[in-house]
Order: sequence, then structure tokens, then C-alpha cells
Amino acid sequence: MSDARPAAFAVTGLSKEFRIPHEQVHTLKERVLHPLRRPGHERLRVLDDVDFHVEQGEFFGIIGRNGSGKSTLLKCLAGIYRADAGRILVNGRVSTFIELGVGFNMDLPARDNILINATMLGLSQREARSRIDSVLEFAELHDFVDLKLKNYSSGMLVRLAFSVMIQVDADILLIDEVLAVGDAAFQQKCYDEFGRLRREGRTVILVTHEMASVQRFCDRAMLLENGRVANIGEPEPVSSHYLRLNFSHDARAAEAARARAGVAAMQGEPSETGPTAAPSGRRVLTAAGGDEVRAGDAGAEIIGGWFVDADEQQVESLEAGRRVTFNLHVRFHEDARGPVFVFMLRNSVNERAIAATTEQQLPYESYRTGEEVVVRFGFHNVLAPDQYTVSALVARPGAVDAWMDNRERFMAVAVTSSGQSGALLEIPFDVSLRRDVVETA
Ligand SMILES: Nc1ncnc2c1ncn2[C@@H]1O[C@H](COP(=O)(O)OP(=O)(O)OP(=O)(O)O)[C@@H](O)[C@H]1O
Repeated sequence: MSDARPAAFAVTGLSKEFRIPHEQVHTLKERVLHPLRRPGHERLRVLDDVDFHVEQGEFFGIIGRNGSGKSTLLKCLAGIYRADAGRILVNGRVSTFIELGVGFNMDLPARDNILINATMLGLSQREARSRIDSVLEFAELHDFVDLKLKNYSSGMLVRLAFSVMIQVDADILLIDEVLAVGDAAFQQKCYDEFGRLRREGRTVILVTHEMASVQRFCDRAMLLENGRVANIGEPEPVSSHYLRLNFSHDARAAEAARARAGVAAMQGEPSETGPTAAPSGRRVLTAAGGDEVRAGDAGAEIIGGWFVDADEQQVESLEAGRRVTFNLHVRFHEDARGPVFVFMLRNSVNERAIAATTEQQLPYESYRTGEEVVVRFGFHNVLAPDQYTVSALVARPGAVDAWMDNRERFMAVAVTSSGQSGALLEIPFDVSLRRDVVETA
């Protein structure tokens, strides 16, 4: 460690199991019919001997596939779950944004909930009262201060919870997947807050599936796999490890699905429910992770992508009216001649807003096994403010549906703007008026 300050969190040998009941006797009739049946249970080990520490002032990411134990770990750190084994040492006051509704009393209005939460998080009554306005201002909920939370929408609850968390001046913030909820404007606010927390040197532990956020904000990241620490260190290699893990898991899952189903090649769009083969009949791997749908013959791998502005600075959201470039990172797993790269953006109602291809735009190139490339798609952003998903594919030449890798909706990005016409595009236009040509009756 670089200085003598104790770590914000020091975790050693942390393990946690859940007991999952096999079967339950629900009714009196079942109990009478099966008097000797005792409900058994299975033990599910969710965290297994987890060791790590987080320095004070560090922005620390926790990543991993669904069910790898990230949220359980965060709840152990927050003291919501008791660990079965191991030690957690905490240095500082902790504020959490963990699960919607946790810590709120739905029968009370926002004002009371802010007071209760702020005092539970260590503020005096007077300090808590003095924060009510700033919490409401950040959450943009001034008009709803006396409304009971049970009448709030989930978006309003998220804004309130996030706002309380950041306004109580805690030393350590535990944040679970905040970016997956809320609208585009709220997401942008969260990003701005992350930037501020980073600049202020606050300790933040962020659970996320967004590798772009990991790379942009985190000093270090930890990858969990089946409740164990699979990697810990610099954000870039750890997030690449995560993407590789995801890819190989998706591939294995698809192969298993194919073996089970014994399905012959089908045509069409990749599906979340079954294996798909390219029209050429090549072996095709299909899998879904969350909203993402993935297909391809694994000849190439889309490792990830990121947006940069005109100054080549990475951006998490896209400001309307500016020039922006999408960088698509691809690795080839076999020699490839003249592949085509495609990049697409879909808006929140899944309409295709942009579809760009390198076909007939880039010279015909060959790539070697193991070679990595970054394909750049630059455009002037005339899109309306909204939440967009990014899809990309690498296809063999001549048949755009002969996918080497096709990742549908593998990233999300918000377009923000100060003004909004409500139209699909925000195209700059000129207006003028001439009176002399208007005939009056
Ligand atoms: N209260 C609980 N009781 C029983 N099992 C649980 C409980 N909470 C979580 N689990 C199980 O523990 C495992 C890890 O869950 P956890 O929510 O920690 O994973 P995660 O990495 O946060 O996943 P995701 O990315 O989907 O949010 C999962 O198999 C989940 O079903």
C-alpha cells in the first residue's frame, strides 16, 4: 500500500451460502397425504472465500456474469446480509444504493423518508433537515415531497434513493447497477456524479455490467465468477477477461442447446430462445445475456466498443449536434479475407436509427488469426435525445448474414440535448419569414 491509511474495505475469506428449499408442503391436504415428507434444502454457495481490499479514495468496480454473486457481496459489505465465514473491515461511513425500496417506508412521504435515511446514515437531525432541499433538487422531486412513496413511480424512487445516497457525505458509497435504471437524463446525471465523486476522492464500489463505465471511472476492478474472485486489477484487462468469459460461456451454452435440441440449421434473426444457424449452414452459436442476443460462428469476436467525441475523448453519453465516433474492437480467431463490419443504433422503441457498414467503404483487407482491429464509424449526431442500444456484427464477405460474430444490443448509450423537439431527428435548420409575398384578402 502506498500510504499508511487503512483500507476502506478489507475483506478476507468471505463466504456466503443460501438455503434453497427442495419442495414445500403448501396445503394441509399435502401434509396429510405425505406425513413423513420433510422439506429438504440445498445449499447454494454464492460467495466462496473472497479476498480483496479497496483503498480509501478508490473507485472500485465489481463485474461478473448474472448470478456470479456481485449483489450478494455488496449486501454483505453493506451489512444487509451476514456472511457465513470471513471478515469484513470497514473504515468510514457507508452509504448504499442497492435495491429499489430497501430502506424506504412506502407509507411515508419523501420528506420523512429523506430524514429517516439521512439520520440512519449518520447525519444529525439538524443536518438531515438541512439536506432535504438538496436531495429533492437533485432528484427533481420538489413537487412530490408530500406524496407517499407507494404512489411514486419506480423512476422517481430510483432518483430519490440515488439522491439521498450522494447527499449524505458518506465516506464510502456502495452502488449496484444504477445505470440500468432511470431515463437518459438521469443516467447522464449519474455519470456527472461519478465524475464528481472521483474528483473528490470518495471511495466508491460500483457493481455494473457496463464495461465502458468500468474503464472510464474505475481505478481497479474485480471479476467474480461463481462466487470466486476470477481477476482483480486494472480495469482494462479485467473487463476484457469478463468479455472473454461471457463470450466463451455464451458459446458453450449455445453448443449445449444445440446438442439438446439437435436442431438443424435455421435461417433468420438470432433468437433468444433457440439456436440459429447462418443460411450457409455453418456452425452457429447463439446466446443471450440480459437483453443482448449473440450469434455467429466465432471466427471473429466483437470484444467491445466505445464512443469518442471530436477530441478523441471517451464519452458515456452523446450530446446531440456533435460529431461522434464509435470504435468497434474486434479480434479474429481465424484468418479472414475481406470481412464486413456493421454498426447499428436502435432507439428506445427499437427503431433502427443508424446502420453503417464498411462494405464498399473500406478497402478489401485480410486479417490473421489473433489479430485485433478497431473499426471506426464517425458521424454527426443528429439523433433525438433518447436511450439507444448498440449492435454490431462482423460478417463474411458477400453474405451479410454469414456472421462471424453478431452482437445485438450489447451496449446502451444515451443521447442528451438541451432542447428537444420530440422528433426522431434533431437536424439543424434555418428559418426565415417574408411578408412581401403573402397575399392578403
Ligand atoms: N436471498 C436469496 N436467497 C436464495 N438465493 C439467492 C438470494 N439472493 C441471491 N441468490 C442467488 O445467489 C446467486 C447470486 O446472486 P446475486 O444476485 O448475488 O448475483 P449477481 O452477480 O448480482 O447477479 P446479476 O448480475 O444477475 O444481478 C444467484 O444464483 C441467486 O439466485
